[in-house]
Amino acid sequence: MQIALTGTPGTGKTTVAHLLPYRVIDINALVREGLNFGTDPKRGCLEADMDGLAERLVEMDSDQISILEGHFSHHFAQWSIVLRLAPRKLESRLEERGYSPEKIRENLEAEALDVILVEAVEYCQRVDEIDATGRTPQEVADLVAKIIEGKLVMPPGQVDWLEEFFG
Ligand SMILES: Nc1ncnc2c1ncn2[C@@H]1O[C@H](COP(=O)(O)OP(=O)(O)OP(=O)(O)O)[C@@H](O)[C@H]1O
Repeated sequence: MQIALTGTPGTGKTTVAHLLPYRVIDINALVREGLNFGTDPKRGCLEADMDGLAERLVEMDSDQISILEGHFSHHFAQWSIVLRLAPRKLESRLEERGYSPEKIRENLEAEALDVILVEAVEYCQRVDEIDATGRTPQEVADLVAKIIEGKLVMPPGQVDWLEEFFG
């Protein structure tokens, strides 16, 4: 069984995934290792081979729980857990990474407008949403673990960044 841990870049997916007692499948690593069509000239990043990824993930699936980690992992799972982060926090994390102002703006807008959450709701049968703002990675991982163990449900609709971002 594969469960997606998704969210806008910088929300903490990689950090949290590796605190969980499950196998982690890094979708971006699969793309870098060959499941791509080369660099997209407009975006300057690798264009993922979505069909190839879907096939590879079916091959990798088993009865054991695996976490699909990456900002488009929700395309490949029936169940997604979406990490959210207040845009002001996300901005400082992306600045620390040295992202360009355009790339920061694009990601902040996507977070403010719930882009990944909305996609996850569209693609997946079940979606949980965790606001990671003000929580340590371990606190977020504990919530993810409780959700996966069936002890907690965190339905979408808990955050609204519109006022903070556009207000
Ligand atoms: N809950 C948290 N509190 C404070 N810092 C955090 C938290 N979660 C992650 N970070 C830090 O934020 C940065 C981004 O985290 P991480 O790389 O896990 O994000 P990501 O969502 O996997 O990003 P990407 O999609 O680009 O891989 C890292 O420096 C990490 O240490």
